Amino acid sequence: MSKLKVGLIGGGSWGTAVASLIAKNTDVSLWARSKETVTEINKRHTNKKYLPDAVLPSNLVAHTDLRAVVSVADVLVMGVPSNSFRDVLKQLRPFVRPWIPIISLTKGLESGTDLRMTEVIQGELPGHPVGVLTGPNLAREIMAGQAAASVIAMVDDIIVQELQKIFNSGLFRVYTNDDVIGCELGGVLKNIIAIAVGMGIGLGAGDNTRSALITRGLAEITRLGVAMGGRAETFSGLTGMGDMLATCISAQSRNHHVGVELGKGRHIEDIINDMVMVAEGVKSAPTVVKLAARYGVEMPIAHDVHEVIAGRRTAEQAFYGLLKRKVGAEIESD
Ligand SMILES: NC(=O)C1=CN([C@@H]2O[C@H](COP(=O)(O)OP(=O)(O)OC[C@H]3O[C@@H](n4cnc5c(N)ncnc54)[C@H](OP(=O)(O)O)[C@@H]3O)[C@@H](O)[C@H]2O)C=CC1
Ligand SMILES: O=C(CO)COP(=O)(O)O
Repeated sequence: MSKLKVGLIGGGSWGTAVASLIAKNTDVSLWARSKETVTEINKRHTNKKYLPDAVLPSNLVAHTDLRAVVSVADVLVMGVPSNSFRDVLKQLRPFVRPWIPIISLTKGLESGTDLRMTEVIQGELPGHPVGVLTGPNLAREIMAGQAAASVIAMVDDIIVQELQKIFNSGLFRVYTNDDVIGCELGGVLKNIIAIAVGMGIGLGAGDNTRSALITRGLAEITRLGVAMGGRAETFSGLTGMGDMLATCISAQSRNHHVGVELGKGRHIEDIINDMVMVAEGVKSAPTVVKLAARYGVEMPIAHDVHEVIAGRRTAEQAFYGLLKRKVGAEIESD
């Protein structure tokens, strides 16, 4: 057992799943804003709203009091969605101990500033080592005891090895990577491609089409990721291609689900209103299109997903529009 005390911020599906994984290795306290969630975790060891079939470890303790979790934490893990990330950081900032590492689980960008979550952390809590835990990790599957692999990405190679030990356990294999930008962007950008693949499925497209979208999608997210400072090889790894595959093929993925429903012709507001959980790709699509323009990178799939979400095109129009694009060389030369 590690001696580090971990504070996990966020009681949704992934925050609860990661807290359950950490509980195998060390002390972890989870903060959730909902009193019902906290009571249910502590008394019944379940979180039915987000993980209906899971039994949580009995040593996982939850609180509604942010100070109680943050003020004793040696490591903070942030598991709230991107649209509340900065707000929650501001709330917890007065209680954070100096220099402790802060790890993001969040796969979104801040709208307005276009920042990655590790950049938001660095802005609100300068001086703290930051990192991300990311990879092909569908929460419900992990809670069902299925094996999975993930990546902890940090610049500091000593701290990352200590933190690897608190996340890694028998069936959850955690690798390290020092390419924070590439790993973080892989987790964000694949969501939009998963919406596109879902749209294809909703429209009745076949497996060849799905494969083409995933592969061309990987090419375009790699182009943007590299332009923003990530390494190309990171996008061929767990946090790039790995997460793309899980999210694009799994019916458990919320982004994939949004795409399927858009493909069936439903309106984005109706789809989101029917969902309990977050689909980060919907919120980050406009930011990604903006970043693609800023960095001069072509992202036709992301562009069309954004058009459909914004209600300017139907999924069918977008899909057939992609097929009419001029075909060029598969691999671009520099
Ligand atoms: N689920 C998964 O399989 C994976 C998710 N992720 C990423 O993890 C992040 C979190 O997603 P996930 O756990 O799935 O989301 P969920 O939709 O399952 O849960 C969201 C959680 O965030 C809480 N929350 C929302 N707004 C606030 C706020 N303003 N203050 C405090 N708490 C808030 C919700 O609380 P309340 O219940 O009170 O509304 C809820 O506990 C996302 O960026 C997602 O992309 C990454 C890997 C896997
Ligand atoms: O990031 C995920 C799997 O790695 C979860 O994807 P969704 O948010 O689409 O469910």
